[in-house]
Amino acid sequence: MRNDWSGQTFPHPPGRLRFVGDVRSVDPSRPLMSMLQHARTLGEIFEFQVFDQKFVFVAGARLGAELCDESRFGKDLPPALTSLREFAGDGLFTAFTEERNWGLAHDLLRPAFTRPAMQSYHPIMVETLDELFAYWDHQEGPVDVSRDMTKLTMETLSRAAFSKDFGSFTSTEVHPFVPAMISALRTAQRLATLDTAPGGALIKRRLRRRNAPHQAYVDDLIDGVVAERRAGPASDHDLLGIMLQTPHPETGERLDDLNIRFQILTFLVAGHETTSGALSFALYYLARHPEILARAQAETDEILGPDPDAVPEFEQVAKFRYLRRVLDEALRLWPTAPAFGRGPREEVTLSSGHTMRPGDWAIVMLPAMHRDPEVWGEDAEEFDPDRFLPERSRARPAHTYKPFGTGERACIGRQFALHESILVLARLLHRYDLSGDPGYVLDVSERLTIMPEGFELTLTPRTPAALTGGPAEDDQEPSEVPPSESTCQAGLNAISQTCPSGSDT
Ligand code: HEM
Repeated sequence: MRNDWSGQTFPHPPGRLRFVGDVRSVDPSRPLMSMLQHARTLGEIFEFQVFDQKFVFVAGARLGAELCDESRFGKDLPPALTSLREFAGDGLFTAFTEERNWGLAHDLLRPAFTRPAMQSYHPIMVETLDELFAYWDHQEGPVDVSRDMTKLTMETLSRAAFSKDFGSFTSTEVHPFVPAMISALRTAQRLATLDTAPGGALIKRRLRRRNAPHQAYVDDLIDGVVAERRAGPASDHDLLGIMLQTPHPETGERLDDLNIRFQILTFLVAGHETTSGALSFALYYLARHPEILARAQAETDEILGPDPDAVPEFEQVAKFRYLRRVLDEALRLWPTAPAFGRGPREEVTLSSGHTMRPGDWAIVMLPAMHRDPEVWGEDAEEFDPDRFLPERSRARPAHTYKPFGTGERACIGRQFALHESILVLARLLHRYDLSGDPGYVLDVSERLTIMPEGFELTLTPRTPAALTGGPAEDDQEPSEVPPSESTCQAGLNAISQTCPSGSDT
């Protein structure tokens, strides 16, 4: 048995079979939903067996917080991430912490997420969003929210990070890179499920063969972008430039070309669907809750004034405090990177009484942890942005809100995602009135990330006369800490040298 936990057992779904284990207890197209369902009855820690692979899931907030203690635990790569290495190699997300390239890339790329770097991405975010608005303004009927948010975040990221324009809103054709990347990524994910299945090796070979042209296209395109930049004048204005030009400040080492390709793929994969899912869930809840939408719109009107086309300055983005709470709450209920793996540095005994030894790993299930009534109350399933009012955030136990992961392997792109998301929500709500289909029932699609599927909105341009006067009085608290139990209390606008990514968010 892999991930044996020295033979210790945990509650598991009913109906386990001798050879296949618990495979019948999971919907293969909705594994996360199946696990969330099981978490309700199986408790804070449970297991799931697929052939000879054991998965241990942590669903309780108290135990999840324990696994976030960096002094005793670190990131571990469960099978889904290990097989993603076929696609993204030792890029930041899929590297083992002890691998040379993780430390090197982490140190080299941190400057790409400091406040000055974020200031340089702001106009790119604005410009790409203008293109989306122009595209919408020429469209008839409702828009497919997840589809368009995904195009937007992919386009923004590729422009900001690699100065590459895929023409998502200006061309009628989909750039072939996008389907090729998705196919290569899906293949890597499917490989993960075949590790222990009988006949898995054969199916894996077939999948790899079928995916080879897609993978080759993606690799060639990126290698071409890198070669072009190497041949041109030196510049460290974006992430790619930093990777090409900057030696490590202490050791003088640089990333090699293969690793640069892996980092580019990593940033595209880790950075765009996560953000578009967050935006889509936030818009879903706004459309569902007219009173919350009204408050959010009042805030945008107060900050941006009477012109529906107004664009916030970089510094203004941090002022949308209510919108930030809306986003935080959407990421509580639906953390779009919904799980991460943790393993102990040395043998430990968990508060559940189980012993965990180096080599054992558990998967922290964020949507379950973020809905644990012990921390979030009996109304944990309700959407209530005011849970993230500063005093309420401060009153919660540490390490119980982790949409961006934890410790040294926490999300390096967190500030990029937050800045982009707030900017998009602010401009979108200021410019349009939203209405959703009241008959729509939330359907969450599961890939590496999660997002609403089939969710449409009708957008009606707002006129200056329709803009409201300003937020309600209770919104005007003087300052707000970041909602998580971050050790960095500087807020969204203090992206920065003082708040390094990888801090305990
Ligand atoms: C709402 C949006 C986002 C969410 C919810 C999110 C979530 C996460 C989480 C949970 C992790 C930790 C995974 C683990 O421990 O296995 C992570 C890591 C990472 N994220 Fe994000 N992310 C988002 C946006 C972004 C963006 C915009 C970028 C790039 C610009 C990015 C790049 C990365 C990278 C490179 C890592 C790996 C860091 C390391 O291990 O050193 N993410 N993210």
